[in-house]
Amino acid sequence: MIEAKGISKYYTIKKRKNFFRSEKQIVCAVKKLDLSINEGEIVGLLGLNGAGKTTTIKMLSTLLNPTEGQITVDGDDAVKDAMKVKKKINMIAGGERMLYWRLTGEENLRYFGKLYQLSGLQLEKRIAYLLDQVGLSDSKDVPVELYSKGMKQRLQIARGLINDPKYLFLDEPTLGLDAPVAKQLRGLVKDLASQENKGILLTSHYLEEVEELCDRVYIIEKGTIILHDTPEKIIASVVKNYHLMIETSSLSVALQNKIKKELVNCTIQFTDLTDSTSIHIDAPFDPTSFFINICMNEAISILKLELKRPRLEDAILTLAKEKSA
Ligand SMILES: Nc1ncnc2c1ncn2[C@@H]1O[C@H](COP(=O)(O)OP(=O)(O)OP(=O)(O)O)[C@@H](O)[C@H]1O
Repeated sequence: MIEAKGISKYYTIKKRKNFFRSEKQIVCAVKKLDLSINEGEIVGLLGLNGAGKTTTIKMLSTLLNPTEGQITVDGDDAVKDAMKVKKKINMIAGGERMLYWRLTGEENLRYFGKLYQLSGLQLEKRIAYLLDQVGLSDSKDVPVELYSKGMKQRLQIARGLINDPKYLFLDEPTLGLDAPVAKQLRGLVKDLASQENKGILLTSHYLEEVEELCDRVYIIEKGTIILHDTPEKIIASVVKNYHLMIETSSLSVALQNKIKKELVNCTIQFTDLTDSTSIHIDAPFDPTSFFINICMNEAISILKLELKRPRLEDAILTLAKEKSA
């Protein structure tokens, strides 16, 4: 397990006071943050620009030392035992960084493998396995500069897996990819957690991706965690708005009144059509089962039913609105 306890990061920056003088200023990027990532689990880290995500990932991946607090990876201290910890982790960033474009896909993997002290048959076998896993075996001898964006990103994944890390940090892994390629990569990420038991920390601005992949999500703002839960619970705690559209065989006025009376705190609109009734409901909970029960008890047929449930994106937008109000 990766565990961060009370980690903070302060940067010292020089701020120009006038033409001749500048003064030191302390910027707090991360403040007393607690976070954990278990094996086989995908954990999301979300926040607006400047919230402290990159700083947190850099500390967890041993690229930066925390100013205070402690990070352990399977019990090993990420600062004191950094070399031991580095062998267990790796990072995959989106975009087109972290690859040598003049080298072929295979040469890139060989280069990065050697940085992890892998060599000989063990390294060659690992390279062949990873190229096959990401579907690049046929393009292994092609220079990376000739790869498409999707191919480069698949090679990034193979690079990040070269040391067979137990824990992976994914920073915007599907940035700028076409929808089908991004979908394929999401499948690969899911398999890494569920089949290879890797613990994954994911940052992404694509909230649908976070909702689909993550078991738990941390939302940070100004370097501190403001929410931590499963995506479902975060949505339920922030957004209280389900919209149900249902069309049934004609409802009597008496039944419409009964429904209105039972559904307190909901906005309901009935529209009588020729042979049916259309109902629109805004509710702080999912009202589907309530309507299905009523229709079954009263022998009413359901002709159409459409539920618009709130998404993680709605929750983040609501949170951002609350903060700026
Ligand atoms: N090297 C640095 N020196 C000084 N201040 C920094 C440095 N790196 C980050 N900061 C500041 O720390 C805060 C957090 O930055 P960080 O890059 O961790 O946020 P982020 O959530 O990753 O943002 P983004 O989504 O824009 O990448 C910001 O106020 C930023 O200006």
